Amino acid sequence: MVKMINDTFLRAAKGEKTEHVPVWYMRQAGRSQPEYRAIKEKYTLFEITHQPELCAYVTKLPVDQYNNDAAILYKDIMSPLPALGVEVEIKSGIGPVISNPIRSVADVEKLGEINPEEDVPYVLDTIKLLTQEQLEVPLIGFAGAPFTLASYMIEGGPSKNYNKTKAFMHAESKAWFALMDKLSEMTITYVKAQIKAGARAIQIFDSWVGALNVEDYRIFIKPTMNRIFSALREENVPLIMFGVGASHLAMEWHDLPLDVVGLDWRLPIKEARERGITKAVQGNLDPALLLAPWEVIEAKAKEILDQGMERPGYIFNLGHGVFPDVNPETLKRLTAFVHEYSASKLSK
Ligand SMILES: Cc1c2[nH]c(c1CCC(=O)O)Cc1[nH]c(c(CCC(=O)O)c1C)Cc1[nH]c(c(CCC(=O)O)c1C)Cc1[nH]c(c(C)c1CCC(=O)O)C2
Repeated sequence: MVKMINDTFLRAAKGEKTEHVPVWYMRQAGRSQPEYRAIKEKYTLFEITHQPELCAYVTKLPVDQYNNDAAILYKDIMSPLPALGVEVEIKSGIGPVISNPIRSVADVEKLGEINPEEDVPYVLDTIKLLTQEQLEVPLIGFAGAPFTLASYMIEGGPSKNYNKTKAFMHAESKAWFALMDKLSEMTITYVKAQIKAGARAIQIFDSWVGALNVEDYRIFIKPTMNRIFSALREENVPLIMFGVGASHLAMEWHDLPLDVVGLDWRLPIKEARERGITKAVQGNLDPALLLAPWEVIEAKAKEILDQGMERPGYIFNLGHGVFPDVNPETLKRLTAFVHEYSASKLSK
């Protein structure tokens, strides 16, 4: 039995009318809350995610404190990679570092497969705990997209320009497509298990794919994304796409069998729709503005809401994740503002 009361987010994701604009924030869990910071003093990210009770608490905290319309599972896009034999460590102040990077076809062939029940039972247990007992809003499951995962696997860690990744993609295209095959298989299996456990929507983070031009996206990425979304579509849950600095790819995403186009702060929602986006949209307050005075935040949020609400199928979010130094009170106030302002406009 899946317990849930507030389905505003799910209806907006399907393009339906809602009484208020639903809101959640990328990286809402595990950033600025003092309760989370105290936990993080004791445990690493992976240690938290391996403890379902604790991980569920961290996931639910922002929903309780901010009154958001959806929860996103606390874990990383790197979480499924150890199952494939990728040796990943999250280094403080750096990010994910991989000690056995992909350099050849042979490295790709060595990658294993994921069996979610065996490899990441704690992820499924956390989802069950949240969705069967604790949450009154939908839980968003997620995965990193193959390009973004491959960028870490090839570079060996975070990168500015993705030079090695792009060179590998062009010079070793057979190995590249073999890697995309493995990562898309993994993504489909992993995401389906999250849905089976109770996730009610899925966001695919292709955070760094904006580094590619449109032609390369069409050749090297789009067929893989098409395969993933086509397979996930059978599950009948809303599918959301997101990437940073990827406005030039927005129409490519729109072509894919998905429900919601996530926008960062670079492209106004009005312009995205003028380009031909008719699907639901999610976004797109610049997360940096959360460090500005409230008057600045409110004015910008209003402007974004006015554009978003011009059509049904709109979800308020940031253009990327919450920064660690944002005051939780600001997020609480922003959620209340989005709810109140949108409810007053939509009831007219
Ligand atoms: C860049 C990076 C990654 N992973 C990590 C980094 C560097 C540090 C950082 O940014 O916090 C490591 C990481 N990831 C996460 C943590 C714990 C929380 C924290 O201290 O920030 C840590 C230390 C949670 C997470 N990491 C992620 C989530 C889920 C997404 C969400 O909550 O919206 C969480 C809880 C997802 C993630 N993880 C990564 C990407 C590209 C994404 C997609 C979203 C994005 O573009 O920011 C890779």
